[in-house]
This record gives sequence, structure tokens and C-alpha cells, in this order.
Amino acid sequence: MAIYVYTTEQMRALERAADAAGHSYAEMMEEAGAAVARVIHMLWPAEETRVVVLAGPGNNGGDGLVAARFLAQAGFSVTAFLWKRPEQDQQAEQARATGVAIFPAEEDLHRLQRAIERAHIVIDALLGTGLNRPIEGTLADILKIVQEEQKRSRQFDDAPLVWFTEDPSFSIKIPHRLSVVAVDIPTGINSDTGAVDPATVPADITITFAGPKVGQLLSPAATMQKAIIVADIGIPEAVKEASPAIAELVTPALAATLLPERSLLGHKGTFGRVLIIGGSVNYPGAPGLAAMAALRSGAGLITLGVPDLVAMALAPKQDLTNCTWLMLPHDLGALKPDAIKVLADEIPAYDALVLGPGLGQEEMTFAFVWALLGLRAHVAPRPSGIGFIKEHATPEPEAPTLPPTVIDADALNALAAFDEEWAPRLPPNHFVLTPHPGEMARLCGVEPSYVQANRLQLAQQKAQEWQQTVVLKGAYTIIAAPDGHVSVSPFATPVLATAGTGDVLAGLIGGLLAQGLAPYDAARLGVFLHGLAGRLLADEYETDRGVLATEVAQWLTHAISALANIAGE
Ligand SMILES: NC(=O)C1=CN([C@@H]2O[C@H](COP(=O)(O)OP(=O)(O)OC[C@H]3O[C@@H](n4cnc5c(N)ncnc54)[C@H](OP(=O)(O)O)[C@@H]3O)[C@@H](O)[C@H]2O)[C@H](O)CC1
Ligand SMILES: [K+]
Repeated sequence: MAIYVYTTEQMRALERAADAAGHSYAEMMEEAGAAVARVIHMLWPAEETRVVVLAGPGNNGGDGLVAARFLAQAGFSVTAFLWKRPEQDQQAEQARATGVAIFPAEEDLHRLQRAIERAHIVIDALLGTGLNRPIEGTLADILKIVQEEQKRSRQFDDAPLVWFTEDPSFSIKIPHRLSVVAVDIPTGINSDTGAVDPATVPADITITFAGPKVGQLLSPAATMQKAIIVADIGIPEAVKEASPAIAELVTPALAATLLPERSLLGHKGTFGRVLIIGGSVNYPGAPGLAAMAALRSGAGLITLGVPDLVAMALAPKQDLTNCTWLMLPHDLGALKPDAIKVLADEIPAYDALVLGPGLGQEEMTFAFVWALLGLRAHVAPRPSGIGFIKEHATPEPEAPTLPPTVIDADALNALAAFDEEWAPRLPPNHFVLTPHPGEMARLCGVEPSYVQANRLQLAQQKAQEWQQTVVLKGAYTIIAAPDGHVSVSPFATPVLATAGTGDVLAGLIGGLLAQGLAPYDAARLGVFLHGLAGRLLADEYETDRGVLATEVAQWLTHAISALANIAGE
């Protein structure tokens, strides 16, 4: 079952289409509230848990009151406070009938405060996707009470992620005393832009309906929600498949379908050969990390094309004893255009390249990258003209035809530094570009803040303009295809925000390319497995701090094996 990411307007259209297909708004609200109650019931014991539901004027508040009813029926002690909502509406009446105590919030904020002080769970059902202006007045006061109480309660280290069933496979850590559970989206988050109202209370768990709303996955909203659980509200699959969405979430089920098949009769040639080109005296480790990940991806043979002094440093490292080596010409540890001569003979033997990890930013290294990509025939430095002897320039050999290639790190910076248009000179749909926001900003000639504010649209637009797959890294990494399709990673793991994890991702995608995946699919699967490895490590250590990139590379094997289990759920 595919899960899509929606804009607010697309979500409304989806609901309309579901309603027209016979799945009414009332039924959707019933299922939404029931899903919220199920998730809570799964994580907390009914008898000992006091729940406060804060219900606003619209359908979000309606969902909250349906949840209140189901929770009361399950034995939870439930109190609901209504803000701008009549006490006599159907949801309130039904909730009251099951034993939910209901009060108007406006008239007695002291009572609300006392209830929250005693509560284990606050359900935020004040506003959902209907938010249309800044929060002020009583609503701001209510949220402030929750926020103050939340601050007094223990916080926990838990990496954000979007999960796709109501039973998250990963431990969701329950804070010591007070948890905030948001219905659909925390009140104050703009579901299109990801802007956050200052009054917004961060949610420990958000239960979102049908699919994430795009704003939830963008900055700064992404930092206000820990686990986001996608709940099914019964919208028929056919309606979903026929309705527009802005992106697709990479679910385990999707990732599992992308895993390359392994022939029992396979040998190292069958599983693909990867050549990693990078490394410099200042960054000897980066190509090694890429190679470790390529090894763990299941590719058959990994070669490191690096300066000899980098090879000397890396060759004894545990995993890298499994690699072969290609010494490339360099000057003082930085690759130079002469390397093309060596590579021209070697490259035809490889199924994929990874270009960039640890290259450095020397001018001659950039010239090497341009020449390798066929952007500009390198012209050897002129011998200094003596007397009347004519200066001459020696053109280097033609750039070899490259197999599918990951362009990462300083190879991206080399592209950004190229003074003409590079995109039209590259064969289309043949490369995976893996920029972090800073590299993306340089490639596009914009500020990093612009990249972050427009992550999805920018990646989509550039992938189409460049006709290559673009992986825009960061929380909820975006993968954009040349044909306009966009996928989003469900992981926002801070584990992966440490030095070297980008090299791991590049090597992993390279390994998947070598096994025959198309660039967009190699990128989607690579991003998913990388995020899953990070998440598994965070669970293992019970913290997302202090995890090394080498460990992420090593855990890719665990991620691949875990994928088979998770995908079956
Ligand atoms: N996704 C689905 O299929 C389903 C979603 N459901 C839930 O519905 C909400 C969206 O419900 P909606 O009624 O459209 O909107 P809200 O409940 O978020 O907001 C209600 C009204 O609140 C007012 N508003 C907006 N911003 C503010 C503000 N800053 N301060 C005060 N009041 C505000 C606004 O009305 P006005 O007339 O005052 O402008 C909103 O209309 C979705 O999030 C889901 O939870 C369905 O229940 C199930 C199907
Ligand atoms: K909400």
C-alpha cells in the first residue's frame, strides 16, 4: 500500500473524492478518532492513564472527541475541554455518554490547568490543517499551559520519523509524565509550508491521517514532532491512487520491492563492480567510508581509485581489506587531470562510479572532475615560454564513457564551480547527485536558507531541469527524479548528521546502481536503508548521539535484513 504526501488542498480533494466514492466525512472522522485511541491504547495502560483532550472548533476537534469516546470506552480516564466549540454537538454528546467529562475551556482555564497538571496524555485536537492565521488570545493561553507543563516533564532523546502503521516497530519512548499526542498535525504548524506558530506545542506522537501533510516534513515543523504515525482512515486505495499527491513516502514495503534480486548462481561479476574515486591528503577517510557502504550494499567488487598515500592509509582498515585499489596520479595528495589517462582504460570494467568523497577543492582536482565528466577537455599546464620557443598545450585523452555515477561532495562543488552550464552536457538520467543543503545552494546559486525553505519544490525543479536524480539530504531527505516524481524518506535521524555519513550514503547508492537499479530507485532504496541503519543504531544505543559513520556503514547489513521483516508488517 503506497503512502503519499499531500498539500492541504490535495488532502481536501482526497477527502472529497473519498466522500463521493461513498466513504463519508463522518466515517473518516470516526476512523481518525478510533486510530488515535488505538495508538494510545497500544502504548499506555488504560487503567492508570489520565487523558485530557483539547478540542477546537473544526473537524480536528471532532476527531479529538471521537478519540475521547473510544478511550473512555477502553477504560481510560478522559476529560475534554472545548474551545470555540458548542457543548451540544454530536461528537461531544456521544463522548459524554461514554463517561467523558466535558468542560468549556474559555470559562475555566484554572480547571484546565489543574487537569493538565494531573494528566499523563494531552491530546492536541485544537486545530489541524485548517489553521489560517496567527494564534492569539485564549488559544495561545491554552497552549502555553500545556507547554509549561510539558517543560516540567522529562524530555527524551528520540529521533523523529514517520511511521506507516499504527504499531511502530521502533520503541517510542514515553516521557516520564506528560506526553503530547497531536491529532493530524500539532496546532500551529502550517501544513503546506512547515512554518511554526510560536504558540505551537511540540508533539511526542503525531497521528496523521491518510498520509503526511507536506509541511510536517519541512523545516522548522519537522523539529516539532517526534514520531509521526500515518493512520489509515479507510480511504479506498483506488481513490488514493487516482488523487494527486506532492510526493510518495518511501515505506518499507516500497523499499523491499526495490531490493535487487540475488541469483543463487551469482558471482562477484553478477553483483556489480563499483569504482569509488575520491580521497585527498586532507580527507583520506571519505572514500573508505563510501567503499565500506558499497561492500555492504551487496555489490560484488569494490575498487578505490585514490592517491597512493590515501591507499596506504586505508588499505589495512578492516572492511577495506576486501577492496581492490587503483592508484591515481596526484600532486601533494590531490588528484589531478592526468588521472584520466589511468581511468580511461579501467572505467569500462565497472558498472557504477562514485565520484567525490574526500576529493578536496584544489583547482586541479576540479579540472580533473570536469574532464572526467566530459565537461571540458583538460588542457595541460603550459610549459613556461622561454625566449621565442612557441608555447604549446597538450590536450588530454577524451573522457571515457561513464557507467551510472553518483556525484557527491566535492565533485558537486566542482560542478558548482564550473563556469558554464554543465547539465546539458551530461547524458540524461545517468547520474545521482547527492547534495546536502549547502552544496545544493552552491549548485543552484541561492542561499542555504532558501534551499531549506523550498526543499521539495527546489529538488523537484532541479531534477527536471538537470535531467538527473537529485537526493537533497537532511531531515526527511528528498529524492527527486528527472520525470518530476518525488519521494521522501521517512527518517529524520540526527544520528546521520555526523561527519562521514554522506560518504556512506554515496557508496551505498553506488553499490545499488552497480546491481542494476535505475538511478531514482537506487537513490530511494539507498536513502531508506541508510536511514534505517541510523534508526536501528539509535535504538541499539538508546541515544542518537555519538554514532560513527563507520557503524552506519556496518549496520547496513542489519538494515537490509530488518527490511524483510518490517516490510511484511
Ligand atoms: N484528512 C482527512 O481525510 C480527514 C481529516 N479530518 C480532520 O479535519 C481536520 C481539518 O479540519 P477543518 O475543520 O478543516 O480545520 P481545523 O479543525 O484545523 O480548523 C477549524 C477552524 O479553526 C479556525 N482557525 C484557523 N486558524 C485559527 C487560528 N489561528 N485561531 C483561531 N481559529 C482558527 C478556522 O475557522 P475560522 O472560521 O475561524 O477561520 C478553521 O476552519 C484535519 O486536520 C483532520 O484532523 C477529518 O476529521 C477526517 C478526515
Ligand atoms: K492538532
